[in-house]
Amino acid sequence: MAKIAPSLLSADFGNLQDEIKKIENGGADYLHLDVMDGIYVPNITFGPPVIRKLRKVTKIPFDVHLMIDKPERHIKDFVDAGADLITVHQEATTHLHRTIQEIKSYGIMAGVSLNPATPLESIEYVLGDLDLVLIMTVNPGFGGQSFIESMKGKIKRLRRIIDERELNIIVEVDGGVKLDNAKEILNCGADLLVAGSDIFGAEDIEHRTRQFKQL
Ligand SMILES: O=C(CO)[C@@H](O)[C@H](O)COP(=O)(O)O
Ligand SMILES: [Co+2]
Repeated sequence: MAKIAPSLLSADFGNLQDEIKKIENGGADYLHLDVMDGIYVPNITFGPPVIRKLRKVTKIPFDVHLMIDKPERHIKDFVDAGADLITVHQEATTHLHRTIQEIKSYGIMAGVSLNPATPLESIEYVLGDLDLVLIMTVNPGFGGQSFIESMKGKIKRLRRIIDERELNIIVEVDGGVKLDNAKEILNCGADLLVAGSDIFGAEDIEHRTRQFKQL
């Protein structure tokens, strides 16, 4: 069964509690929280205070995707706010190994995300330390962009490496994932799909979440 993490970025920000209830009822596995700082990516979203408030209204695990420069400055703040999984960008932190160890020291899951142009080789020596690798299939910063087709090969290669090394790592795919391309992405080796606009833009958010779960 597909695992699904709806991205709150495309939700109605004036009605977050209701929006989260809908994806919970639809059987979502995680809530994907896109944190953007206007520096690492051009857009600005929200930070720990909003996540801390959301933590009080839902039990769904929080998948926090940090698109911020030097994320090591803020890991503890996001842990305290209620993150269950923190993913940092390989491109945003100089001492990636140290940042991963810090996340893990708080007893939560650690992930690393790669932009479309960043090779898998860049995380070769930290793979064994990771719980999750997030393959970006759009350039980060905005919801509603088109899936970059050449990323399918990257997902397949990552799956092969994980299987060959017998690692226990979740392959998450983020950007341009829709109901009509989701099956193909799962067949490439993805375990966990992020979908923002296709879920929160749907007429019936709960039903659309369930459709993803049934893939
Ligand atoms: O991290 C990001 C964008 O930077 C994503 O999580 C998007 O929010 C996904 O949105 P859709 O492409 O599914 O609309
Ligand atoms: Co994201």
